[in-house]
Amino acid sequence: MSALATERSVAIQAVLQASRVCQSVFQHLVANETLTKNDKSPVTVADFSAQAIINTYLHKAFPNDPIVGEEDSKDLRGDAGKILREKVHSLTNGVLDESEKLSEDQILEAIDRGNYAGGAKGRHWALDPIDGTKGFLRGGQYAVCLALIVDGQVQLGVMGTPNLPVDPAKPDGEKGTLFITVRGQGAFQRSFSTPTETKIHFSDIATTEEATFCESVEAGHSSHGDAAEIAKLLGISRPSVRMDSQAKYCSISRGDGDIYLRLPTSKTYVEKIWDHASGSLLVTEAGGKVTDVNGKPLDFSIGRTLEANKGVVAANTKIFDRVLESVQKVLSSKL
Ligand SMILES: Nc1ncnc2c1ncn2[C@@H]1O[C@H](COP(=O)(O)OS(=O)(=O)O)[C@@H](OP(=O)(O)O)[C@H]1O
Ligand SMILES: [Mg+2]
Ligand SMILES: [Mg+2]
Ligand SMILES: [Mg+2]
Repeated sequence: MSALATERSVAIQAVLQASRVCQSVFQHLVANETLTKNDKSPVTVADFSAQAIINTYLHKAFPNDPIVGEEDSKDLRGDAGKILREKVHSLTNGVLDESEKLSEDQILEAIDRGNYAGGAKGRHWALDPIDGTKGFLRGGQYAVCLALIVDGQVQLGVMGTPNLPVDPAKPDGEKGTLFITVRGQGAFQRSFSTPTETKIHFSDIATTEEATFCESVEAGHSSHGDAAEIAKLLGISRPSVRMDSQAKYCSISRGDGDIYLRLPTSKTYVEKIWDHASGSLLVTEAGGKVTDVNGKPLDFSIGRTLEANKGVVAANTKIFDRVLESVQKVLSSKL
């Protein structure tokens, strides 16, 4: 059996079920079901349901594995959280089999199992139950992202992208793509509906002039102005593909675009490990390269954040050095 085979299959089942609950919540979603966290990012019923489901699957299969999850159950507790709690409860159970159904208390407990501090020793999971909450709310791209980190290094990543076409050449065809990677074993995709996996890899362009940027929709998450200057230096004339979420890592890994930049928009924002763990391994296993804007490898060993890093640069290996050089030229001119 290949390394991490059990972890791989449990992660696939967990991410698929969580992706299904997201799709179900979207269908039932009414605008006033969203609430605002103090970081102003919208958190939905789907965030909580997806985290409850994945943490339950992980706990059942690997009871000793700690989890670094984005959400906690604070907003679901007490009288203030009653309405939201009931919605999470019914929607979560709506996708689980009869034998898997959870009580309200079990849901809260499962969500809070994501409170681990992370670190450099042993193994833990990193979970973003929905990445791209804004994309989710506008019916755009979002991703359910799960990674296994061992001794500070990402070893496995599974990402569910319910709104990403299975075949990029058929944008109106079947949607719902799962991306799977294990260190040293390559990068794969499959549809939600069929288990057959296909190997994916970066496009084989050799010059930056042929490249396409895959960019954030939110200018507040990555500077669009800096990206435009970098594109000019690289001789890129093709329009950027704009999409929310870690689906950007998935897209470049299968050659839909070539470069993903996360250019710091503030001096104080620190990236979270769950926003980059699975995506960064997918990129390297698909033949790409990832560092921060200073050319340093992303360091997942510190805790819940990427405190030692600033921004992200991900690209096809052949053009990576030129991309990084241009990123640094543009950013250093701003200092
Ligand atoms: N200021 C700032 N800078 C950089 N990143 C930030 C910032 N604020 C939030 N976040 C994180 O961005 C995650 C969503 O990233 P996206 O790439 O989907 O953003 S975008 O909507 O496409 O612009 C989003 O993840 P989710 O909360 O899981 O959606 C946040 O963790
Ligand atoms: Mg968030
Ligand atoms: Mg996120
Ligand atoms: Mg999230």
